[in-house]
Amino acid sequence: MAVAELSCTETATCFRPSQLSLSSSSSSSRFSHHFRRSFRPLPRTRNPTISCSVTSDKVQTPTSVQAETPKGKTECYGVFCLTYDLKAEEETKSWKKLINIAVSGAAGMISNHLLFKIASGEVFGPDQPVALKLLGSERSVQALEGVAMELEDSLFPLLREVSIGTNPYDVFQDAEWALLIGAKPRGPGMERADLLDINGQIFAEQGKALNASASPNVKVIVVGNPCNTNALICMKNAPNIPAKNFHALTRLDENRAKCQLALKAGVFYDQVSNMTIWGNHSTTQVPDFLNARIKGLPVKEVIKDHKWLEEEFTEKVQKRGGALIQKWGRSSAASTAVSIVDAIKSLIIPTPEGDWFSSGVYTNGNPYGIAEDIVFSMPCRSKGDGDYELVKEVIFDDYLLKRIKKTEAELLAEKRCVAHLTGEGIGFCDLPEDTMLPGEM
Ligand SMILES: NC(=O)C1=CN([C@@H]2O[C@H](COP(=O)(O)OP(=O)(O)OC[C@H]3O[C@@H](n4cnc5c(N)ncnc54)[C@H](OP(=O)(O)O)[C@@H]3O)[C@@H](O)[C@H]2O)C=CC1
Ligand SMILES: O=C([O-])CC(=O)C(=O)O
Repeated sequence: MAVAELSCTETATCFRPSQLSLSSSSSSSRFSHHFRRSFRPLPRTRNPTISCSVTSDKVQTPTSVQAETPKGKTECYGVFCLTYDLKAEEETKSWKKLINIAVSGAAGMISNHLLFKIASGEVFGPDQPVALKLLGSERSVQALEGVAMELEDSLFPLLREVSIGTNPYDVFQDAEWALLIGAKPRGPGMERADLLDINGQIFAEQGKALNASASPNVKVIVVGNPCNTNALICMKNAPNIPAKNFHALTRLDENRAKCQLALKAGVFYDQVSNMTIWGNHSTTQVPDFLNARIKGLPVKEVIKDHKWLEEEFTEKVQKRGGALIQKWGRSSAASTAVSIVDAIKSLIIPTPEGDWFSSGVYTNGNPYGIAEDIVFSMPCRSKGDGDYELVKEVIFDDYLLKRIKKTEAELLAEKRCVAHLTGEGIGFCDLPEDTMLPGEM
């Protein structure tokens, strides 16, 4: 990559054309794509005036550089509001079409890890330009600006647009991925029914907004807890988006389960495959050691201590979130972000032959006899086209079925509790006593 020397005035953040160079393209077309960065909507008192000079014979200066005209609340800021028309007629063939990724709770801890992974190209690939659409609230609007500033300062070549906002109808416009992370944490003394209601309202509104504004085939990953029921609420409020496109994140649970099995078996964790988490992202979730494999063998053939599998292993995975909170003083953020990346990649990269991954998906004609019309974590496989199919070749025993029944009952109770948010009557909460998030202990 050519190195350009930059000199800038104080009021402008300089854009480095060298950041856009493509290793495979000729020097004449290196910077020849139209490139727009926008960062909305905080009003600024002054317009950025651009005064950057690029001194390198290897690097072309942009053919035109314009600051976006301020327009009310969508006035832009910093490097993301510049428009570069880099010899548009020579548009390079190497870049894929820009994709729009909306993230809620964007100023929260999980997002603080996730956004930088997405912007770096680690998630969607090194030739996939991305636009980040960050949803916050009045609480977080300053913090969101801070996030965007850090994104600016990271000089990610693939990050073409960053916009921030507090209205989901605006932020979700044309989103092809919606990563719904923001949710109120359960505070001391708060009933789970209250949490379901407060967060359910957030996800009902966001479902409506996705329905109205997002790309019709948007893929939605719900992270904010209680994520299964939030995903159900979101889906029910977005009737124009295929129900199959909604996921509740249980990939972190899958990763935790793989780690514990690897530890017990004394193998590296890439040797653990076919790991299903069944049910709810809660302490009733079922990490399935009956179908999982270690070095291609059934787990029970490798780990002979079946009592450990049924008791210690299962409980350790179910309560890993809480154990982590006790150490950290806050819930897992970095590993959650990693698991969101894994969840996305599982949908855009074909699943390795014979393997599968877990995701909380809508039970609409499932082959396992699980109650219909809930969001339940199940084993999935993808061709890498963003879609998935359920895995049929799984076996059940009494232990597994009994555990699945328990987590199913919990999800059915959560569903009754939020009937007012799914358009199915009046909510009635009869949640099982021990219903807890992984982080609650
Ligand atoms: N499924 C999974 O595997 C996991 C899920 N989680 C869940 O992910 C969610 C986000 O976690 P994390 O990023 O660590 O949390 P943070 O507390 O760091 O951020 C959460 C964000 O949620 C937003 N929010 C929305 N509504 C409210 C509200 N009423 N009160 C307070 N904040 C609100 C806030 O953003 P703003 O003000 O901008 O709206 C806040 O920035 C939580 O629900 C957590 O339980 C966590 C780990 C694993
Ligand atoms: O309970 C929480 O907020 C944290 C959580 O989901 C987890 O760590 O799995």
